[in-house]
Amino acid sequence: MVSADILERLSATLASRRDADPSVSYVAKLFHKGQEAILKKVGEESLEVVMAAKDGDKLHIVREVADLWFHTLVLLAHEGLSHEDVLAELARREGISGIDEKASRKER
Ligand SMILES: N=c1c2ncn([C@@H]3O[C@H](COP(=O)(O)OP(=O)(O)OP(=O)(O)O)[C@@H](O)[C@H]3O)c2ncn1[C@@H]1O[C@H](COP(=O)(O)O)[C@@H](O)[C@H]1O
Repeated sequence: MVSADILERLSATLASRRDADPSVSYVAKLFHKGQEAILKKVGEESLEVVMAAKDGDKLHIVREVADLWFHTLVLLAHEGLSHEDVLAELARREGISGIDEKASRKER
């Protein structure tokens, strides 16, 4: 299994691109273009995820979701946020389910 450390490393790379040369770095170019350009990519990649899912090719779905995750990470970095803020929000939501997760895990 691939470690979730990739999110840490990618976040560090994204942060390092703030002052990088836009002519040699895709991320630096997006940061340089600004929020509108980043949002446009997030919108495009979302649509590509939908089309891949309809298509049903699993590898295609994974690749398009990776593109979407990547561009949302760029958006978070641009807004001064990171994957950790999202993970904290998901953790906060644990336990809002009507199903008793501990009991259902014991049953399995
Ligand atoms: N994970 C990614 C990643 N995923 C997708 N992309 C780029 O996202 C772009 C958008 O893909 P599209 O399919 O929309 O292709 P496109 O039409 O050429 O895109 P546009 O130029 O029109 O936006 C492509 O150029 C991909 O190369 C990525 N670019 C970079 N990363 C990571 O970011 C790091 C830093 O990248 P640089 O900033 O380029 O050094 C890399 O080491 C990677 O870890």
